[in-house]
Amino acid sequence: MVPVSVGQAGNVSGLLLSLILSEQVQNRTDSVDFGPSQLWCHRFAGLRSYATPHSQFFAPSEGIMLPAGSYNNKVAFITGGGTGLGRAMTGVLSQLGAQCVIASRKLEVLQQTATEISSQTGNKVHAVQCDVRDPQAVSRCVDQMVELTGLPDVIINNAAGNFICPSERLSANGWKSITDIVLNGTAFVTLELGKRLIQNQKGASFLAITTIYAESGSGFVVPSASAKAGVEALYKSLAAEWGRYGHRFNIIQPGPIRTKGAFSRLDPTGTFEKSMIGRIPTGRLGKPAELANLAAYLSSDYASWMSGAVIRFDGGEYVSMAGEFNELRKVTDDQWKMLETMIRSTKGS
Ligand SMILES: CCC/C=C/C=C/C(=O)SCCNC(=O)CCNC(=O)[C@H](O)C(C)(C)COP(=O)(O)OP(=O)(O)OC[C@H]1O[C@@H](n2cnc3c(N)ncnc32)[C@H](O)[C@@H]1OP(=O)(O)O
Ligand SMILES: NC(=O)C1=CN([C@@H]2O[C@H](COP(=O)(O)OP(=O)(O)OC[C@H]3O[C@@H](n4cnc5c(N)ncnc54)[C@H](OP(=O)(O)O)[C@@H]3O)[C@@H](O)[C@H]2O)C=CC1
Repeated sequence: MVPVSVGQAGNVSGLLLSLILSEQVQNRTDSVDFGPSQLWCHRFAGLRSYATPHSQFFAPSEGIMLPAGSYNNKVAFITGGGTGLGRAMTGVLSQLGAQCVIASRKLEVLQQTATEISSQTGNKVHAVQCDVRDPQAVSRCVDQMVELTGLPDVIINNAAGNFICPSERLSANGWKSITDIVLNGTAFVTLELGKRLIQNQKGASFLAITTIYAESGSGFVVPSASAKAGVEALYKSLAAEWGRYGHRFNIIQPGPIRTKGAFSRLDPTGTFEKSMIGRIPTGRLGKPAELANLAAYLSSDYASWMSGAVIRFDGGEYVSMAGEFNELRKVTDDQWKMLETMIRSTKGS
């Protein structure tokens, strides 16, 4: 495990070469020092994972946070619950006593997740096929859920689609495919369930999973940024309008958390991960279990006074990217001495 420095290719034209080079180095080393930024790449059973030394201060706690039974007699509906973060949230809610209904397009994936989670927790997880882009399919899915469990207490709008793409390469259908899943899908699920809950005089907690760039916008994921911003406007608006019916609406904006669905579409070569981690003050990616604990809290009765909240959950990445002078983290002590001398020696303006 000898550290190998590979941080030399500094110019844009060297990008491809450095991609290939870092791939080759990663293929033959266990631990790679990326030079001044002090990023480390570990290989565990073929999985690549970077972290900074200071991430030791921010070790994740992945155990379940809420008391056992916090979700007894509750029903939770989670879109995209078969994979990634949706699966992690379903696992935690189920472990806490909820009966869960997970919905997405791929029934086999849902069924496998449902079987695995319910065999671990002893609580029922139901799999319902549903393409959230189709309002009639959403309505049929809710009919099915009513038969299985009754109306839910907790709704988590987590399903999404995304891919990196320069906007000049984006087709109208590419735009539509993302915005239909993210914005229209969330709206169809929320309106269908909201109306039925209101008719039945039953309150519920709605949670939407957006992302940090819903606030800032971001190039190269423009349909996703636009749709997630729309979801946030939808949820903040309904928090104001539907409190009178017993509904709460909250939002989590996650930063990068490794899932196959996200990383295969946003970082297909695996190269951007190290620059992401380099700008995260806590020095590591988030963990699905950490996000799931936050979602479980926000959707629980412990958070009954919480509505209209937007929780950024990103290890500090957003503020780190935003501050004009944050790059000065890279300045060494000796360089600071020099800079301070220069500044102090300035006379007048
Ligand atoms: C790091 C911190 C911030 C992270 C934020 C993360 C946010 C996320 O949302 S991650 C979630 C990622 N998960 C997924 O995307 C899962 C679901 N995704 C999919 O199913 C697909 O990727 C897709 C969204 C494309 C939908 O699949 P579908 O089968 O319905 O669509 P297609 O027929 O394949 O494509 C529809 C049109 O989009 C064009 N397209 C697809 N991929 C690309 C691409 N990589 N680049 C450019 N265009 C693409 C495709 O060509 C179709 O358009 P057209 O050819 O004009 O018909
Ligand atoms: N991982 C990360 O770093 C981050 C993730 N997020 C957000 O977290 C959420 C989960 O993402 P993640 O777990 O990483 O990725 P996944 O790809 O694993 O999750 C996306 C889920 O959405 C479902 N889905 C996609 N299209 C539809 C559709 N038309 N109808 C119903 N379900 C659909 C997919 O299931 P199926 O294919 O079966 O339909 C899949 O289960 C998303 O909202 C994403 O934007 C936000 C910031 C960072």
